[in-house]
Amino acid sequence: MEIDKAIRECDDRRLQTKYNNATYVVQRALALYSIEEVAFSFNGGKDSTVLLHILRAGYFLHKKGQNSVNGDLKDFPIRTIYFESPCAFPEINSFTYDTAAIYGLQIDTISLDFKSGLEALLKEKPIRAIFLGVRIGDPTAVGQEQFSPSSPGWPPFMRLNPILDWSYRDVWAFLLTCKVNYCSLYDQGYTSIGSIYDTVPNSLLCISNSSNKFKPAYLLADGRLERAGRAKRPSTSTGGQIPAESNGLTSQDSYKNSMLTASIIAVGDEILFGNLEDLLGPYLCRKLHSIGWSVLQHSAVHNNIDSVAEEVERQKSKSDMVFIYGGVGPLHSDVTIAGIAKAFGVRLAPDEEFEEYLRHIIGDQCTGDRNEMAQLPEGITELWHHDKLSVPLIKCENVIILSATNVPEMEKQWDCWIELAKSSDLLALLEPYVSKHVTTSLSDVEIAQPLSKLCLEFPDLYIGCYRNARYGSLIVSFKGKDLTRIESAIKALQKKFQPSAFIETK
Ligand SMILES: Cc1cc2nc3c(=O)[nH]c(=O)nc-3n(C[C@H](O)[C@H](O)[C@H](O)COP(=O)(O)O)c2cc1C
Ligand SMILES: Nc1ncnc2c1ncn2[C@@H]1O[C@H](COP(=O)(O)OP(=O)(O)OP(=O)(O)O)[C@@H](O)[C@H]1O
Ligand SMILES: [Mg+2]
Repeated sequence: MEIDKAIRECDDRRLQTKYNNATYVVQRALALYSIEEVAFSFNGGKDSTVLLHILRAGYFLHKKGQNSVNGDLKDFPIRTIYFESPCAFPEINSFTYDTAAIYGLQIDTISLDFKSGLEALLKEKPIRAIFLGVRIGDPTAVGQEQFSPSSPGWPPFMRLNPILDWSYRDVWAFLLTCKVNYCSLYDQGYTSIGSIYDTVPNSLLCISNSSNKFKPAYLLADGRLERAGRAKRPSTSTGGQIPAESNGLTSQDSYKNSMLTASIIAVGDEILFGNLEDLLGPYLCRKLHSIGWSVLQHSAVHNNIDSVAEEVERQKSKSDMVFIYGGVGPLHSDVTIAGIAKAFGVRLAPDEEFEEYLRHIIGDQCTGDRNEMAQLPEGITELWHHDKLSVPLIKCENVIILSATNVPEMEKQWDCWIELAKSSDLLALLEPYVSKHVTTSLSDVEIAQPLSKLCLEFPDLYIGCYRNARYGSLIVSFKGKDLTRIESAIKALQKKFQPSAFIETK
């Protein structure tokens, strides 16, 4: 069997382990269910192409175990289902049918949506379990195991996910090692394929100086960004991300003057004990304002999973983006990542790419098979690599985890984050905030009412007051995105008093 041979003869130990595990799942499934009771959900995507060959190999090994085969298998007896859609790429459609013909797949084409199609199929056929090419990292993989019953509300069947633990790199290592055909779109920069309306080539593979030439999918360095070419479905929060322009939903310009909000969470008992002065929060506030974002809240919580989870849960739905720092590392008190996983209702799972980075840094100190620090929230995590950082930044949906412990480190992480976000069009940089400060000798009582009126006249500005000493002069601050509006507000205030009441404007 050519797949089994290609993997056994290659020198990629990791790929061999993944292959052995995946074909083992197939063999266990074929021992549990009869061949009529299983189906293979095939859609011509890269993951289902891997799965096709894993199933062919697993079936071969299953038969070999029963001593009923010793050579190549001509036909593939597992019923194959394809949900055909007019929104599919023609290349995907033709690859699916061509592949079916080459490998003798008995393909059932279903023209209904997934749920109704499965309901009809299960009524008609004795199917009890369906093989899927779902992988950790797919949004739909959250909470799934290799054997996972279908979700409540779906017809009852077992979802079989032999390649659940495969990374993007594993998929490409397999397809290239086995030299099997895959859909031509992957050679044109597509890295994950949905419908023609929500999928564009991955901009991270764009060849510089050319807006429509892309490198092949297997060259994507960070597999966590394989869905960067898939448009976000419109949701209540944008997550601060700009949907791909070509999807027609929106363009960067429409975001330009809109309001994006951030929250900042500091994790650390030491901050709350007053032993440690938190300089990172104010630094982030300044930086966020400089890109035109509004900071809704800056809070500090104890090093406790529930405290982190509660705060993250609150802030992630309130703000477009949440920045969290402190409590990241191997100590007993480093619970930030676990708290984030809890807030999203997902478990922590080993992340091999992250583990490699950590191994590089801590080397020999890393003992045992599994590095606890390499556990990241499952299915929601992206690693953002930058040449200047020894460890990638971690992004869990709209929560950015910063491992900086002082301002220079934070400065570096912020600069890298901005650079990465800008280059991948994942972050909206808005008009920066501008501000002016007016110093006055007026008392609080004198200025209170006119200022309240001014706030009503200029609802687009933040108008605040502070003083450097209880009995010193009062400073009125004006913050907004339009300098002329600020200047008008200052003039309007000055008109209400004698010119001598104002000491300085800057
Ligand atoms: C055979 C099959 C079984 C599925 N079973 C479930 C299920 O049990 N629960 C569920 O929420 N979605 C189920 N789905 C839907 C998928 O999770 C997912 O929405 C779909 O593959 C679209 O993925 P995409 O957004 O990455 O294109 C199933 C899909 C297929 C093809
Ligand atoms: N239209 C469909 N018909 C049959 N199965 C499908 C269909 N869409 C999705 N699936 C099943 O769900 C799995 C996961 O889909 P997903 O889009 O994440 O992966 P893929 O299409 O194989 O690869 P890619 O991530 O590159 O798009 C597929 O491997 C396949 O088993
Ligand atoms: Mg797909």
